[in-house]
Amino acid sequence: MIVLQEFTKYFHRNSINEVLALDRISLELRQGDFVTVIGSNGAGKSTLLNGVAGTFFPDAGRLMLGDTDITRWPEHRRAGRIGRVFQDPMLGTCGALSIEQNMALASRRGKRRGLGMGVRSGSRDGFRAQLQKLALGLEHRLRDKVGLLSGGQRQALTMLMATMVRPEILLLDEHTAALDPGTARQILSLTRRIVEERSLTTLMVTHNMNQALELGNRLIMVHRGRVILDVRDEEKQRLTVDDLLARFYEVQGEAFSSDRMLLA
Ligand SMILES: Nc1ncnc2c1ncn2[C@@H]1O[C@H](COP(=O)(O)OP(=O)(O)OP(=O)(O)O)[C@@H](O)[C@H]1O
Repeated sequence: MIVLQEFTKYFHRNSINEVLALDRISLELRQGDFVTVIGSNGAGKSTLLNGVAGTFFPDAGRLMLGDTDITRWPEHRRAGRIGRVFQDPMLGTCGALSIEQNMALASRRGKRRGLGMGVRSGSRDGFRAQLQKLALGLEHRLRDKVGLLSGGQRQALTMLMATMVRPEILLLDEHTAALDPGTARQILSLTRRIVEERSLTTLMVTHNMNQALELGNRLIMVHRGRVILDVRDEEKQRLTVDDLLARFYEVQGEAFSSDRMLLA
């Protein structure tokens, strides 16, 4: 279980450029919750994921992972417990290393010892078996440099690597947005399979409302650093893209009128 309590983040605090990116967010993710996160540009979605990953410490509030308060844990200390996939396929893997070296590093994520990139022959069979499940032929290319792979292949490998050490939470930040539609669909079905098979607690940011409705058991909408919609299970299944668009327009209208009031 992961719990955010009144989690708050400002950028450029006490300056003319101050932004309240997360405004006292309280959110409780149950074990196995697969939450899709939507919201307009600048709503605070990536900041939410960065806050959980530990890219920064919040200005106020707490973050609990199970029974542990990790609010002040630096990013590297959380790494063994959190998996992350970014929009850019280049970010999750090292292009200069081979597929098996990347996987060896991922399999040791969060462990203190043995950070070398040597690959034990025993591990190699396991890597091959995992790659086979991707059905991309990568199991025959263990020694190829990852830099030679396509964006989609690289993102599939990143998904695998982010979940090799079972993460207590998986963070997916628009991880299919840079891919062509066909490849994006493949990565999404891989995502669904990995998350469901292993019952991973997941936060997935997407701008694609169909994706947000199709995947996961729960959906949240973020607006101006706050969660303004939080639906799960049957209620989520009943939602349509039109419902979501209506909610978007409603809050944007509200934002617009409050801006006008401020400017008046
Ligand atoms: N490092 C930073 N320094 C200053 N301001 C930042 C920083 N990161 C984010 N912000 C601001 O915080 C707010 C939330 O940004 P965030 O990137 O979380 O939005 P988002 O919902 O992910 O948007 P998008 O869909 O456009 O990626 C925005 O106003 C943004 O400009």
